[in-house]
Amino acid sequence: MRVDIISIFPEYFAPLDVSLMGKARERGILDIHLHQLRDWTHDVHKTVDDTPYGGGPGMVMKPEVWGEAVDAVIEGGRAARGADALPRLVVPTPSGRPFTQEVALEYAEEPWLLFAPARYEGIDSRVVAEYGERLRADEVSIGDYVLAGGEAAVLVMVEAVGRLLPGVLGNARSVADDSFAPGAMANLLEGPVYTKPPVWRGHEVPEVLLSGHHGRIARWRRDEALRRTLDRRPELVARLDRDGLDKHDRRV
Ligand SMILES: COc1ccc2nc(C(=O)O)sc2c1
Repeated sequence: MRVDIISIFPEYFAPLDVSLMGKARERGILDIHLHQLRDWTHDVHKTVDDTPYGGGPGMVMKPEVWGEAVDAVIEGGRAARGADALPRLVVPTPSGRPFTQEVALEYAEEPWLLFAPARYEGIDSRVVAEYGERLRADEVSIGDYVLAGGEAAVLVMVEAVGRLLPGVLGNARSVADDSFAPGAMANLLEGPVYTKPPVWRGHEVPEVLLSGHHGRIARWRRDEALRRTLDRRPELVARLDRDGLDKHDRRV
């Protein structure tokens, strides 16, 4: 997967050089290209923003600069991926549709993502309109809070998507057992996890996990996932369709 990120703070993405994402890049599974938005300005101050039409607080990012940057990055990617290749454009914004595990799985199927994190009050809305005419352009939010800019959201999304790519996680089952993963764990939070020692400061590991009885362990884990979800995210349990709850679940 190719990932292009255009930002006025490309240094913000240094964390993508370490840990899982760093290894995925070294192994060629993830091909990340960072771009400084100000490289596409033409004034001495490298201006990327201006006052909002209609008045109001803050500044809006200029469409001309973003347009030149996105065009150039697409051309650059096409040199590597073919003359007709197009990325999926992802613009983080508090007003976007929720970024969920389902969206992460969808993005993990894309060969090329282009992230456009904004600062200030956001990017002139004509940019998404312009590119939405010829490629898939999404406005997404990672949560119901407002960040100082889209860069942190891009870091979150690149990690959530990157870890789903084949070969990135050592144990493929880890993805299947994720909270929110499709299948048996869909809409359920992961339950508690334990490792050695069996007793730590008087806290014992639940006996069932030491039993070696895989059926009982699987049942216990499901019960704990359901219990935790009911306690912390009751609205997710409502999403569990009738098939998602088995006869044992009703007693949790
Ligand atoms: C100005 O650009 C921003 C500002 C806040 C913000 N918050 C996001 C979120 O997903 O919560 S994306 C995003 C982009």
